[in-house]
Amino acid sequence: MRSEEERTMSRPFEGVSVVEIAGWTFVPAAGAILADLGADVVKVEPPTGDPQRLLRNLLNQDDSGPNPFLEIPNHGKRSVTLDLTTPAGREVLLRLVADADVFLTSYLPALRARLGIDVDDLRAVNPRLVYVRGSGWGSRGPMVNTGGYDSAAAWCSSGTLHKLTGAGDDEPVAQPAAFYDLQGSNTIAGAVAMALYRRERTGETAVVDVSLLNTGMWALGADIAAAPFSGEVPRADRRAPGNPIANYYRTKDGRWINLVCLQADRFWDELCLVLDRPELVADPRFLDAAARFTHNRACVEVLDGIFAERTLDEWRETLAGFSGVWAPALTPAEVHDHVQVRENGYLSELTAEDGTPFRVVAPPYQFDGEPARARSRAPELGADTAEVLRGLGLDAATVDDYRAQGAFG
Ligand SMILES: CC(C)(COP(=O)(O)OP(=O)(O)OC[C@H]1O[C@@H](n2cnc3c(N)ncnc32)[C@H](O)[C@@H]1OP(=O)(O)O)[C@@H](O)C(=O)NCCC(=O)NCCSC(=O)C(=O)O
Repeated sequence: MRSEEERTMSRPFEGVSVVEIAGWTFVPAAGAILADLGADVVKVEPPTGDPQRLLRNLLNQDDSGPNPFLEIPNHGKRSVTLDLTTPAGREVLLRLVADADVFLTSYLPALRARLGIDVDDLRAVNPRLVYVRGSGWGSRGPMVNTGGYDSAAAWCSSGTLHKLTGAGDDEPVAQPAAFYDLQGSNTIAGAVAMALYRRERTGETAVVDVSLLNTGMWALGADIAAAPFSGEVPRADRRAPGNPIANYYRTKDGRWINLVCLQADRFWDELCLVLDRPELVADPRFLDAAARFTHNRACVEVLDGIFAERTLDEWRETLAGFSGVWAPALTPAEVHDHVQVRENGYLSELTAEDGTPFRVVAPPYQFDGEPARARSRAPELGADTAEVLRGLGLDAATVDDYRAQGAFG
């Protein structure tokens, strides 16, 4: 086991300095990934704070304890407040950016122009800056200044919601909180690594654009590519012709199990024996994958009956030695206790201000066998303003002067 110091040295973004002017989840969560992987991330917030700070009650939580919706995108950073509508605030920002490697923003072009934080404004003080813009709808076209949240720009506009809900009488499926924001943040983090790698090799820096629309489309890419050929596909019916052992079955206690035996002929006989239904092996309707495809409805109904006989815990025991792949549909709360989550360090432990321990998900990559760990909880609004300014070499008198000019709001 390596020492804490050696581990710190090996984090891939160690020594990389990031300035973030971004709100909500999508772009800030990219900053959190970079911080977990070693970067120094300074979050520049308006004096009123990132609006995400006010979002707590989705969980019906009161105002105490950790705020997971703030922590996921903001842990591990330092916070500085700057009023960028004042010349003094902008001047401090330019000092910050002059030393940075990467700039992350979720602000749209009109606002970036108004606040003077566009590519050219910042490149004027730092030509090597990697400039990353997150948007709802892309960096070109009539919607460049249209606001976008992940439900509208990614979940709905990528076809995902329609794919899950269909066009009938069903109500929309509830979208997991910030689902595509978090996918997109991961994309941004990867793009930052690519941009820095290019800069390192060639000296050329980059402007990186990542949109929520493209992020959602990438995730739904197989369906989107197939759509011109398959036409309007109704919501998946698990009884329609298909492979019955790549399907979902409900247990006696109302839980769902996913069987995913894609090479069906390899697993069918074994499954019948594990399920204690040897007579199914010789059933002429189910003899091979082709027969089961045709008789999928009958086969699903037989398996529905079998899975309904036992609880999930009983199925865990029964299927323990089965060589095909299967998994229960876990609740998000159960994910905390998954043995692989624990063993692989996929959750980072933090402590809220009131002492409550809580966990945030680690970025989905590990280097040299070490999980990336969150280093600190999300900063209080502006908590690090003085420290960051000292780091820029500003003396107390200069800081007071900036304060008097309204730089910090
Ligand atoms: C999210 C947005 C729709 C939010 O747009 P807006 O409502 O216009 O809010 P903004 O944050 O852009 O700006 C609000 C106001 O704050 C002011 N403002 C902001 N920062 C500063 C600073 N530092 N100093 C002074 N003033 C500031 C700004 O001038 C505006 O003033 P006034 O004009 O005077 O009010 C858009 O930023 C967007 O589409 N971004 C790209 C995609 C994205 O990141 N979407 C969120 C995904 S997260 C998500 O979906 C989720 O978490 O859920």
